[in-house]
Amino acid sequence: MRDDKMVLVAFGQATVSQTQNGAWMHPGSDPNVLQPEYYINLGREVERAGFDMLFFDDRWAMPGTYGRSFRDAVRRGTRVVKLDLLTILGLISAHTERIGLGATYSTTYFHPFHVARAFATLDHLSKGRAVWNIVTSLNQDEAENFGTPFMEHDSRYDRADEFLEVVTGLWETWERDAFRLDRSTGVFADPDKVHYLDHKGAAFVSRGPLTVPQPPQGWPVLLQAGQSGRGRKFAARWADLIFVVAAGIESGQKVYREQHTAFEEVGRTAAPGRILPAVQVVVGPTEAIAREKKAYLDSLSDPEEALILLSELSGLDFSSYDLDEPLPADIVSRTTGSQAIVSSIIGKLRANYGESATTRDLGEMMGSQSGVHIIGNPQQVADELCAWFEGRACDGFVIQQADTPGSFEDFGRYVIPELRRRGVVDEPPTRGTFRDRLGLDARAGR
Ligand SMILES: Cc1cc2nc3c(=O)[nH]c(=O)nc-3n(C[C@H](O)[C@H](O)[C@H](O)COP(=O)(O)O)c2cc1C
Repeated sequence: MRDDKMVLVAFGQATVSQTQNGAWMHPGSDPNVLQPEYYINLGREVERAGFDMLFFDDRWAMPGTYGRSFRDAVRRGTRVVKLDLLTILGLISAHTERIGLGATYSTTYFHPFHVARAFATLDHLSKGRAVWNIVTSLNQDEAENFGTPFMEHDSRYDRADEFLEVVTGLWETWERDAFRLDRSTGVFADPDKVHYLDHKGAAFVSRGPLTVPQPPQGWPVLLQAGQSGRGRKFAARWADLIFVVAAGIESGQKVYREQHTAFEEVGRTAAPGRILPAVQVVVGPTEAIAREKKAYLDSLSDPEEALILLSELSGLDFSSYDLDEPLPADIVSRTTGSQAIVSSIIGKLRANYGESATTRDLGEMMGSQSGVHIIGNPQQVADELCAWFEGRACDGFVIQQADTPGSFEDFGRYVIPELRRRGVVDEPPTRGTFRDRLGLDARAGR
């Protein structure tokens, strides 16, 4: 039995779930997605359920690759509304006390000074609970919204490395004890402990100092989900938490070993980042009820919507392939977006539907069983999660939402008590910053 504990992250989207297509039509989904109460309630539910963290993903464009138009996506609500995450997390932080608060920001389209300041602010206002999901952004539509050419994959990561040097450097332009607010001496802050950064690099120039004192966590917690070789190398250098996709326990173990090799290569062996595969859980008091719930969720899903999402992720227009013809054999290498994720999806498709699987098969599979789905009663779900954890296929999980907040409520009601009983999850600690509570490496140097 391991002596560390599972990290549990609730994977949200602002506004509705696109990890389970059509879930916004489910009666367990709160329809008030443009109201503050929706997010306040979601944050409170996730905290009450016993998760360690609430995370929101993001993209900066509507899906427009499928049929080269946004119309199908808008009609179905396929990732077309994405509210600004730091505004939402500011709101949630005022109504929660313990959970980590994760937002996705891009190193390709933003400036490091802006990102350093935004997350330092959230870290202060949340008393040390800010988490940044670092993405390099993967599609053409986003580039068009920012008016820049779509950068090649590895050069996006080179830029991201420099971006992180600037952001973390800016967080340290204020030494930990520089901010005094000492009325007796009239010293607001110690000028000897505030510094220029003077960064001049290939992609960025930033003088500093930051206009926010050092965040309570030193560096807010860094999260990354790179799946390519270059992505794993980047994650090894920077990430405290790493999201991965793995089709099953064996592929999870392989990804886990590869990421640990990458940690060894950069010398981060004492407190390496924690590795968290994304899974969807449908749980009920009995297996039959859980299966009924899953069947109902699947009935809301539309195979074409899955193809819209996959077009966005891959950069390939799946509307241009005949629905009943086999997919091209070289479909993975045609991908301009995330090759690693598309390769895992196509691998699963061919394993289930054979080598001549069609576009229609792909849509159907993606609509109901993309990624890892764990369905069952509380004991069955806990058995599966523990097998991954004890088998060193992961250090915890990113639990993807379906109906919201219904699926997080179910996880808190049925699964977390069972995981506590088995000793792999503790009663949530309340003291210290989020970084301290997860036992993550202290990263700030001064
Ligand atoms: C659980 C999970 C969440 C992710 N969230 C986002 C996101 O919010 N925005 C985004 O642009 N990419 C997101 N990604 C994609 C990754 O950032 C990354 O681009 C992708 O995994 C491909 O990795 P690679 O660029 O190393 O090939 C996510 C990936 C995973 C596995």
